[in-house]
Amino acid sequence: MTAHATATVSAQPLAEAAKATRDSRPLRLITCGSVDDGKSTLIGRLLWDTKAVKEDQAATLKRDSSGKQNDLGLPDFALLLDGLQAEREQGITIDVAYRYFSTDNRSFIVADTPGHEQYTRNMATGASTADLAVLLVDARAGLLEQTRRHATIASLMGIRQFVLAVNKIDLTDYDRAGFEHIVHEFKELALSLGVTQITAIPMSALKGENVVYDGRSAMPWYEGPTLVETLERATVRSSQAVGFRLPVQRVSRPGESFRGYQGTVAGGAVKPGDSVVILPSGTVANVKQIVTFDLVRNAAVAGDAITLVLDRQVDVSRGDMIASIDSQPQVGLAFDAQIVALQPDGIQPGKRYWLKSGSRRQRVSVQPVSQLDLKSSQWHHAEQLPMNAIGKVHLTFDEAAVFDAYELNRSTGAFILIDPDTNNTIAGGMISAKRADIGGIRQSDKRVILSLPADLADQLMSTEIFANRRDEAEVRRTSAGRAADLLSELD
Ligand SMILES: Nc1nc2c(ncn2[C@@H]2O[C@H](COP(=O)(O)OP(=O)(O)OP(=O)(O)O)[C@@H](O)[C@H]2O)c(=O)[nH]1
Repeated sequence: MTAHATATVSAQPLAEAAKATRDSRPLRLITCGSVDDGKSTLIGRLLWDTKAVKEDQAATLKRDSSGKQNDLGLPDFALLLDGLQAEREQGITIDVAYRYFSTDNRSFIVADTPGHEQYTRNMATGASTADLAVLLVDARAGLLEQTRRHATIASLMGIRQFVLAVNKIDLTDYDRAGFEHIVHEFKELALSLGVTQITAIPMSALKGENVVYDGRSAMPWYEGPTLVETLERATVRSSQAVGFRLPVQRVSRPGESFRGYQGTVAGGAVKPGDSVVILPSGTVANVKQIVTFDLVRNAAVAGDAITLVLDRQVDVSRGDMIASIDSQPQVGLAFDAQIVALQPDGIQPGKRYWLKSGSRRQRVSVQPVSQLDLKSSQWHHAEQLPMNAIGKVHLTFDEAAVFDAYELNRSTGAFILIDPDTNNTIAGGMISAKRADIGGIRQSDKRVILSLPADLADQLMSTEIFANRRDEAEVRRTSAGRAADLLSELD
């Protein structure tokens, strides 16, 4: 070993290490709303007032907007995003543009997605990584269908913090009653979506009131925070809610004596000595060493790219998940999920696709169950899902799949579906729950086929229940399934 390889990073207590990682991460937000509500102007204003705009861009802005002054004689902040517009017009390769800005207290990444209905999928993409959604509403128009659609998608993608930005308040003469009416309407919608963390702010993006600087002189009746104050206080979604997760990207075997499992920690934290389970096989081991680049580490947390060395020889392959033993993800053959259809063909019922989640890729059949009607926020029965539709589906796998619910871990709970014929990504999805009612059971003619891990299969075959029902059931040894569910089905 080299001197480097033996160096040990000074041990921070695990909780502190995790906190440090969380706090240093920027807040990710998405802006959404209907066309012309002022999204570009707001992002431009945020960049401008937090001095994220470089001098040369500022000069261009002043020059370009001088020809097309608005009646307030202010620069057209939306011009800052012109480059982005051009990229969008070229095609759909750039789906979401990310902008960066910071204050003394925090840094931010804002996902800017187009407002038109046909771009629902882009909005969903932006929302999938966001901690908070800023929903823009034109103070004169109130909540529109597109506003409702965006709020619904953002909540489906797991966003729990919303800022309701009632923009263009200057055009209503800073009318307090109008503002409160919109807030009331939005709270009703939010209630139906299960969203409770809402900050409503009357704002003029154009004049910069209640964005970075307060708008007290124009609206003395509003005593709440500005947009930036709200963003500074918002919480970053952490992937610490569940235990340690390491989707294995590569098995490293540089020499006879060393075998390490490489990947990026997708949740929780790990330290040497921790007990882990390798899924789907269920093999148990202890962590011997954590290595990053050329350092041996005392701990690793979500986001760290590591090589994990275990204390015994075990069978681990690319696509497996190494997880903490006391907080395990779900392993099963059937899951419920919500998906956003991304391609013109939509989702065909019963068609078999490739599902990719982290480094794992496996065969799945997808059965649409219902589709969200974005006008009414109701779910309706559906057997097909057209492009841009948001639907609930049943996923059925040939081999055991390993997931967390998206609500608990956005990385191990998310996936994409790939059409095996075209190799196109046809949907993005989120796992809602494992389907216990199917488990590893299939019906074939009159016989029930149970797919079980080898040890459980043997256990089941030696029981009395099975002896009495041998003609009705067949047991196959696989690495899948859960004994409790299956036994209760058979009982
Ligand atoms: N008076 C006033 N006008 C505003 C305000 N915010 C935006 N505008 C104007 O509203 C118009 C639309 O603003 P944009 O920022 O382009 O709206 P958008 O939502 O980004 O629109 P798309 O890019 O088409 O989705 C522009 O003429 C802006 O100058 C505001 O707070 N007050």
